[in-house]
Amino acid sequence: RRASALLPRLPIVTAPPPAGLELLDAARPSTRDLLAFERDGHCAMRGLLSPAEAALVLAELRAEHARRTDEMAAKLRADHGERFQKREVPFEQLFNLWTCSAAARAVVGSERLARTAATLLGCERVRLYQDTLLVKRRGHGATHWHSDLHMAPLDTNAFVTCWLALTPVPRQSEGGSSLVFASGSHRDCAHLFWAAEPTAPVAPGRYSLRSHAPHAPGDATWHHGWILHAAPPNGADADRWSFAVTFFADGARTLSVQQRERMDDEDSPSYRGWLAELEPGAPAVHERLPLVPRAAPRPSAARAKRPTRDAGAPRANRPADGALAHVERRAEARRRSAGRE
Ligand SMILES: O=C(O)CCC(=O)C(=O)O
Ligand SMILES: [Fe+2]
Repeated sequence: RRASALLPRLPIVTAPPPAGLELLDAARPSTRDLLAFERDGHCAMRGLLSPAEAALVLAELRAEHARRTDEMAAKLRADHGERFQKREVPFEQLFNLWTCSAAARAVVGSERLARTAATLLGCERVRLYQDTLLVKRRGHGATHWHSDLHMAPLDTNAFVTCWLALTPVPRQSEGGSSLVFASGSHRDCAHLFWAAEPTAPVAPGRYSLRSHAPHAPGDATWHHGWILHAAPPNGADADRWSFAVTFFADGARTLSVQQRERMDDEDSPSYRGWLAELEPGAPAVHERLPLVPRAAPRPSAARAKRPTRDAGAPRANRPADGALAHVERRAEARRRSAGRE
């Protein structure tokens, strides 16, 4: 269903964040974001990365992608045969670039993303589950309906993905291929419990289908691990580059061997390395599932004094600093527009 590519297991990079990608502040989801995430299973955060930050990430990931073109093509051909030539696949995909790219590592371990993930999940601390570079070329096919937790070997509900647009994504009516969410499906226990095929194409009328397009580079959507989502074929006149980063609340256990028989193993290239090194059912604790945000020296004494029990809580009273001014402005605009409704 989803194209995937195997990333060879390399030593994890330890380089500090490249200049311009420090991403030191959490994005502080508004009450409206928190409520939308809880009720609908998804929310949008425009400008989570500034245009300059998004451009830096895109340049680094393009370089990483170029280094792995042959490897990825071989995997796509193996999975999809001739359909690969005809661009009938959903996308080209690389997993866990954070292990080899300092830029990817800067993003996945950042306060900006990881602290926001903890806030959305309502937990103290998150671990990184995976990152994914998704290149949906012009003419690539649909991303079919699925829910991410069906493809993850973790026994948890606290699992969230930040999907970052790195290139502009037009509205669907203009051929754009943003994610489409079946609102509320993440807490549709009746569907999960009764449906013979819980990830089969969504029954008409059961959910309201929602996209947050158009997106500018740096815009993000966040979606819950159980939510059903898909994306239409890329009918726009440019390739769509996006970077998806997934977190889970620290404390989850891995699935037992019996439970794993019921999961979809399509994403196994992402997790089989660390999973093989843990006992089935053991806590999901591994160097490839690091606690994030990464420990970083605080740039000022004021930050150093921030009590740790506040970790994960929205910090509505923190002043904006220069690097984050655009996030502040957009958060303020969101709060104002929420107040008008
Ligand atoms: O980008 C896409 O088309 C699919 C991404 C996705 O399913 C995800 O990030 O969970
Ligand atoms: Fe997904």
